[in-house]
Amino acid sequence: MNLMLNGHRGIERKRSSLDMAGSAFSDKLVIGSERSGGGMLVKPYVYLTRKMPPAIVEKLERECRVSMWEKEEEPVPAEVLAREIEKADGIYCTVSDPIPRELIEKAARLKIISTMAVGYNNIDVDAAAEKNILVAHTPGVLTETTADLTFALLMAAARRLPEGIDTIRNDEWGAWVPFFLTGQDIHHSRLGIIGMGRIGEAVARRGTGFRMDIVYHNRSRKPEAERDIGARYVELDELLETSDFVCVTAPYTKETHHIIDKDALHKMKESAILVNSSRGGTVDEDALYDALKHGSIRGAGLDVFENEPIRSDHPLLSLPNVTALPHIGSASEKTRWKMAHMAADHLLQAFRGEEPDHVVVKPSS
Ligand SMILES: NC(=O)C1=CN([C@@H]2O[C@H](COP(=O)(O)OP(=O)(O)OC[C@H]3O[C@@H](n4cnc5c(N)ncnc54)[C@H](OP(=O)(O)O)[C@@H]3O)[C@@H](O)[C@H]2O)C=CC1
Ligand SMILES: O=CC(=O)O
Repeated sequence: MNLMLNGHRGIERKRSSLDMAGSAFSDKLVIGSERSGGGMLVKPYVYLTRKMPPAIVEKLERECRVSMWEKEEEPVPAEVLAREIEKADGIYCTVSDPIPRELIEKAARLKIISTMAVGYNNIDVDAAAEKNILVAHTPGVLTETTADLTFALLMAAARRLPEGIDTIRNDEWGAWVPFFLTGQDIHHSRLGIIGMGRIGEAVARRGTGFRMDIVYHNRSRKPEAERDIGARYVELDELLETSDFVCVTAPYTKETHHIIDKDALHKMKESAILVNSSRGGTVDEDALYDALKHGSIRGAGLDVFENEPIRSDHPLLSLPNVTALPHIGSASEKTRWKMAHMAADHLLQAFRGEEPDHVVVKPSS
């Protein structure tokens, strides 16, 4: 770590070259190194909420002072993050770091929160905007990887892979039984996507390879998806009532909170499988437990949960028809590196006075 430079870099209000080009980012805070009282050039201070590999830390250290939460086995405690947010110019965080209004209000000089994720529901973006703090995220680079995992979950739940694996591990594989571990066909079935965005579309594209009939529900229609994938827009009720696989790939918002609730589950076919790779909060887990337990739907493939990490005594894990994963949608090595670099680049761009490539909230003044 570069701890040789002390003092703090400040904020300059000036027009950048981007402004000259008429960018929407004009007349925004431009952050750069400043001289301390002693005339020494002082770098911006960045706090990383996770232990990141040397390549990422070194990249940041070329232009910033960096410190990070070093304990890999536990997330940064809220009180540590609160202390750091008070003095940091930039925060590098992940999906599982809650950054609520109370924390953001403590920030004295914070200019950017850069999350190594596309979803940013853990960050109070309104509070950040009010304080002129940028929020940047990592869309696109994880789309195909997350779609792969979502489809893997769909297939595993449909064809009961966890039960098959357990059967062998538990030495329970006996005589060939005609209807042993029979699951649901994927090919030529109907896939209903709730949230036909980047990931939803990539999942749907995989479905076309299995000759699935694709329907989707968004707040607005996606003509490109309809044209390119042959997806058909339907109202939510029709999607729920007719799909063999209901796949949630919408972001977690006030509107999508428990979009899959008791009523929604009741509308689904008894043979249907729910796949959730968005955020746990989109599904009412108590209602899902009841629906799975009493056979009102057939199964569920879940990469995300309302309170992560879940423990082995979580009620859903007691059900054989649940395929559960520990939020690993984007977890391929290549993709995680791309996300890690992108999140670091966003910080550096902001400190150089450039607009970060993927900003969630642009400062209003
Ligand atoms: N499991 C994992 O590891 C990962 C999970 N994710 C999750 O996936 C989410 C989606 O990512 P991504 O595809 O890149 O995001 P996008 O913004 O590209 O897509 C989200 C889609 O959801 C739609 N949507 C928003 N609100 C609603 C609503 N109320 N009802 C129906 N549809 C809605 C949007 O369309 P419209 O505005 O027209 O409604 C949009 O098309 C992320 O927010 C994140 O939570 C992402 C990566 C990895
Ligand atoms: O859950 C992961 C994300 O990138 O969002």
